[in-house]
Amino acid sequence: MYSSDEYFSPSESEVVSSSEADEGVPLAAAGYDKSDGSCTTPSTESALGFVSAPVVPLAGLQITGVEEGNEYKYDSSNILFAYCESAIELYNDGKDVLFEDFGMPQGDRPPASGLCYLDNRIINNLYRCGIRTMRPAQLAAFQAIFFNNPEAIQPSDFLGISSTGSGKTHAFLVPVVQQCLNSIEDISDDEDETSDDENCTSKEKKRTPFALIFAHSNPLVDGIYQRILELVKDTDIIVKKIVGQQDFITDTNFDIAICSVGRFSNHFGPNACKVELDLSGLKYVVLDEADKMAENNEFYQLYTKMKEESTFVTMAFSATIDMSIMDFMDTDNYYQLLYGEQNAVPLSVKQRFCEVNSRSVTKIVGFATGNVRQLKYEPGEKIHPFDALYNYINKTNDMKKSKKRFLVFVKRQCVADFIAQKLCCYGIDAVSVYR
Ligand SMILES: Nc1ncnc2c1ncn2[C@@H]1O[C@H](COP(=O)(O)OP(=O)(O)OP(=O)(O)O)[C@@H](O)[C@H]1O
Repeated sequence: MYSSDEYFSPSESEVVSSSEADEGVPLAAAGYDKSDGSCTTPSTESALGFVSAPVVPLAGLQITGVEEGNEYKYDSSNILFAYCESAIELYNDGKDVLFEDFGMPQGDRPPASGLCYLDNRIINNLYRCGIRTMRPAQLAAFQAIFFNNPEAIQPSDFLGISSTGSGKTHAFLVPVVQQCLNSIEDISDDEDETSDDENCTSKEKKRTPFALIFAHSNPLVDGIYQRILELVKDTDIIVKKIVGQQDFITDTNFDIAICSVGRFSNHFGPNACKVELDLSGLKYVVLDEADKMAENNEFYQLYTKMKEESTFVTMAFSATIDMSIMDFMDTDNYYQLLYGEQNAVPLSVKQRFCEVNSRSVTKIVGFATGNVRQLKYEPGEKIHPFDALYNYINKTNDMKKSKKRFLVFVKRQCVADFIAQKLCCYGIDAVSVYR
């Protein structure tokens, strides 16, 4: 009888997961010294509590070098965040940096770091989603957006290269939502002074898009949309989804839209055939999985046209480095974060490799008789892919003494159907999922 251990020997490549992979990490920021270009590492002894951080123009300066340490943590001295002239001490004696450290003062309770950037509604909404500690990509994006030099003509672009699952989505959603909140509340303050209509809430006032977030597939757009809805709860921010298989939008009265390229081009650019977007007030364009967006020629043309119509900051996020992303960065004025190992599977994902022969014949038999078993493989004979999968599932469930869930990715829909049906036949509950 075949034993699956033969095929998953200890010598196989395996990246061990860390139980800490989902937790935030203690962070520190280093200050960039304008005079000699050196970077100062903050002392962990210095006290928290900077009310405002002096900023220097850092055109063209890249932030690099967040090295991944053991167990998803990293040494703070490896961080070169170069936004501020003097160090912002966030290390806090090794304790995690919380979103509320960036909060606005609540009553007589000022935020620990003295950095009053985040509206308490946003912090509460994050809290409801179980998100409290900040992750490196998030802190870096915050610094880029919030600590930008107020005297600079144009705020800097931001390129965040950070491993899968490191929290890139909130790294752009939180600062963009906060900036949007500032913007609509500024507008409504101005209008309140001039308006006769006191009953008109800021929700009812006409808007033009403040931020557009692009993703390359409809499910990604949906995912981001769900997360932003959680984040804007209790605020007046209007969010739209501009995506295929949905109605065309009927007006441009919104603040933030999550867009797929095809449907967006129905509202903007040479193919516009529906309500045309007014992008004159656009302030942020975010590219999620920017490497994929960079492959899309249609998007590049739309982006170029957007640049002609408005002046906005581009934030691009990706887990992999691809030089074509640079087409979307203002290379004279951008910040870059590199965090974790690029172009690699995250530490929290275990990898096992098994050599298979898809031309061989399966040796799992007994469906008709109900006596399911596997016939013996000859030494050196490569296993059939279905047998490898079947064995792996059974072996894992036996080891864990419970039924685990597995995701199996294949290229074609018919293969997904076939594998799911076959697994069901052999007593493993399975469904095929596709669009
Ligand atoms: N600061 C945080 N604390 C705890 N959980 C967080 C934090 N930030 C994000 N998360 C959660 O971590 C998970 C992964 O985040 P997210 O999907 O944003 O990662 P990602 O870097 O965008 O991954 P991908 O490269 O796959 O798009 C999500 O469930 C998210 O809610």
